[in-house]
Amino acid sequence: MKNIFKYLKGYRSIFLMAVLSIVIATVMQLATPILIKYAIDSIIGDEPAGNLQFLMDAFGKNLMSVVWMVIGIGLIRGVFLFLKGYLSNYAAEHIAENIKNNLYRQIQYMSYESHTKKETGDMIQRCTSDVETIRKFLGVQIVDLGRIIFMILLSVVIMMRLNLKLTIYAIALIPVLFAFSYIFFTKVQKRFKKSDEAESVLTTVLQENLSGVRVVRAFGREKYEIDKFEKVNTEYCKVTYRLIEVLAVFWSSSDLLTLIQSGIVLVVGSTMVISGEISIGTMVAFITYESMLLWPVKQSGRMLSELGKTTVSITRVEEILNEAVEEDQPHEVEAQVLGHIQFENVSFSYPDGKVALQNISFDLPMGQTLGILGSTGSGKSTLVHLLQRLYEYEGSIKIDGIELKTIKKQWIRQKIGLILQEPYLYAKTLKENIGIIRNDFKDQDIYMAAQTASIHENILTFREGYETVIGEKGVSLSGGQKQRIAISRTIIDPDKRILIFDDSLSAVDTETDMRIRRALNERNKEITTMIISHRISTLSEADIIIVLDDGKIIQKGTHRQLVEDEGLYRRIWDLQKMVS
Ligand SMILES: Nc1ncnc2c1ncn2[C@@H]1O[C@H](COP(=O)(O)OP(=O)(O)OP(=O)(O)O)[C@@H](O)[C@H]1O
Repeated sequence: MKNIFKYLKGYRSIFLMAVLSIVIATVMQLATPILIKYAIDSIIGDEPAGNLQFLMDAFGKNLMSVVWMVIGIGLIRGVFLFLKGYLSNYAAEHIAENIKNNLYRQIQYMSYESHTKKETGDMIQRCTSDVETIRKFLGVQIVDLGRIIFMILLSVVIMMRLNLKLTIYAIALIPVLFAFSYIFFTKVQKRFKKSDEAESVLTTVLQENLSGVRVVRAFGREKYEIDKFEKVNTEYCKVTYRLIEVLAVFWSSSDLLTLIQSGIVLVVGSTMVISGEISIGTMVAFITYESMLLWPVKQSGRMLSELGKTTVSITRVEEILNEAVEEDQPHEVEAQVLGHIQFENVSFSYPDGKVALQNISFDLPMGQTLGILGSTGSGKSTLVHLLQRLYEYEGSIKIDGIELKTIKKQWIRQKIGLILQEPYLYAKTLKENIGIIRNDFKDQDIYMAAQTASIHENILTFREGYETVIGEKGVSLSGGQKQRIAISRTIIDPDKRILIFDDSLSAVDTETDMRIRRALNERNKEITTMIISHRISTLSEADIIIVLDDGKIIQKGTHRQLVEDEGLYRRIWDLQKMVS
């Protein structure tokens, strides 16, 4: 509950006005049975008007005056109900907007390690349906809480003033109903959590299937995917059904209890009317108040269950909001980056204990190229991740003599252009994709970058040229074309002092690969480059080449030196020569 109130910050006065509106609307609702009692007992009958004598003095025994008053009260109630709905929903919408913005901001700055542990579907679920649950609770339920408390208190006070004995009978089962609601609340919370979790698994399966549609088709995995989806869907259905079962038991049992409670008032009230203890008007007013009282008591159960659901959603949202973010430390600086990279005895293990790099040392002067060769899982990508400060390392990495740990993360990443083997492209035009990092690139900049990446001529062959919209993740482009668009969008940025090709030339043919590397070299000789590749021809012109095996450097040198050594490099070279 404390957490929920935290979210009201900034909108408390609006919520207060909404609560005030609902209180006025409730007072209007509670006034109606008194008027009806007055009409039955004092206008139709001859009982004294009591507190309502002023109405008798003003309008006499006029039934129509009561009708107009009831209509007037109804109208005022309607206006305040509208105000309540408008105000609370206005505040709830804005609160939900703020939560979503905060979540999105948090996701942007969350550490890379946290990202790798999360499932996309679950994250989407937390940012959408969980926020929606919170919004609904704030927009509808929270103000109703004020209404429920006020309605119960006021109707009991009025009933007590009408007749104390009948009031005791009228509230006899209320504690049972409350207790029942409380037990239900504790039971339902776990089931809501299970249902929420099952829904997020379902979203993840769907999201993975849609993202991996190519793989599914290529491996003929449709049947497997359908079975997988059906399994999680059945599980979701099962846990939701269990939730519905509890809900159904609650609603029908609480209906039974309220029916018994109304029956008690009816039987005891009628006996009291017959014995002349109360008037018919009092009896009618009691029945009306009883129904007004039972509704909020029953609602309190629903309120509690919604509160349970909202608490789960808030916990899920807060789990993301409380994740560690990458923050600049006071000792970190925006150092000048020219591109001289030095690794000295760098070692790194992943949080799960997997040793990925051991004692890596090399010196790469500004403007030179480092080639990295190594088998799958030998630590090539990890090395690049360390340079981008995605993880903390042991040993020393220096950029232009400054320890990498003392350079701001955002800053160093701006200076490093990383091109991945399977780049993510946006469902936008080719031009927008190439110029995605800034809005102020001129057409000429975009064409030049595309020319360097050897994709310009290709783009011109498309019917819409640079305006061609590519499908989600660039489905309509070939692997090599996607890689070259990714190269263009990285090299267009004049701020990049270091370029890293993480196997990102793998899908282009050897000739184009060479053309791209030559064009890059001509474009800017001062850029330091790191090329990860399994193809020796891609690495052969590098100034230094390192060969990684199981996280260690096993060979280092130029192409010329390495082909003369008996070693892994030479063996791969011989193999690739034979194949080509
Ligand atoms: N997030 C992670 N958590 C734990 N272990 C990881 C993680 N990422 C990679 N690894 C492990 O670290 C080792 C090095 O991985 P890395 O991705 O650097 O290899 P690689 O040489 O780039 O391989 P490839 O050529 O297949 O891309 C591998 O054994 C891999 O399983």
